[in-house]
Amino acid sequence: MTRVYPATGGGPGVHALGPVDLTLAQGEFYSVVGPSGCGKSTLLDVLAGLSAPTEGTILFEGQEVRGSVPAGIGVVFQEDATFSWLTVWDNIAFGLRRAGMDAAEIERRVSYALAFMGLTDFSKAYPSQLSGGMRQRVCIARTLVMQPRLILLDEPFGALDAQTRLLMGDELLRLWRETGATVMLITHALDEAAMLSDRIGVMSARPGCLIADIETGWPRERDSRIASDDAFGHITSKLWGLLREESMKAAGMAEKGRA
Ligand SMILES: Nc1ncnc2c1ncn2[C@@H]1O[C@H](COP(=O)(O)OP(=O)(O)OP(=O)(O)O)[C@@H](O)[C@H]1O
Repeated sequence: MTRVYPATGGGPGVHALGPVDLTLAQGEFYSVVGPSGCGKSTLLDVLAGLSAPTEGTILFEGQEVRGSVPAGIGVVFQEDATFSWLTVWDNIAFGLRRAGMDAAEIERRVSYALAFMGLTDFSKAYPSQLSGGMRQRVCIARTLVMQPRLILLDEPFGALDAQTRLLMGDELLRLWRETGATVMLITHALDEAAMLSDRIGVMSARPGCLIADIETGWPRERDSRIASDDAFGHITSKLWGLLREESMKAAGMAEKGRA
């Protein structure tokens, strides 16, 4: 599949992505790393149905993804996507209400998600009363209540401090294990990818193509403490070995762009 953003104002189009050929195994934790601007978010948008591929087709459970996010796929973005005028409870219930679910089932699912994400005591709070990490937990809870079978996350912890990122990584692993969902994480943090994933796709500089596929070999039961394992260092240095040149290419393109 490829994605070319059409030209605006007479300039050339932007070939952002591909060709990319990617299959996710059911229940795996897959991460994508790549240099700045290589097309990682574009890949996620195309897979989610938020942006149409220029060439090729996206299939989710055998059905073509086209024009909208299919039921069964949940998306979490980096930016704080909470609704500031709604309480935590109402934020999490938002999608369920819109889907017309009955009140008892909404109550059940929201209560579960609040407890799962450690937010029960904050159910009546507004986003402005929460830390950045807690707001991102609200966003994950809002996705969780929809019971997605595929969760796509675009730099979900990018705005958080280093320790909160580690804890959120553990939360994400727990969610992945307990729901059995397939997870695809876009991240620029090589250690995050190495710590969380079963498999890591490495992208080239734009137009982003997958240039390597690395299996971490981690057990399903794991958490951020795996970073002290010898294999962790091997994986991160392998990733950087693959990415260094691509990152330099991407930086060089940025230099030219500024000239
Ligand atoms: N709507 C758009 N129209 C035109 N070009 C776009 C659009 N969205 C993204 N691009 C361009 O496509 C390329 C890939 O962008 P994308 O955001 O997918 O990269 P990324 O790897 O996620 O970047 P970052 O590492 O900065 O998060 C970039 O050159 C970007 O400027």
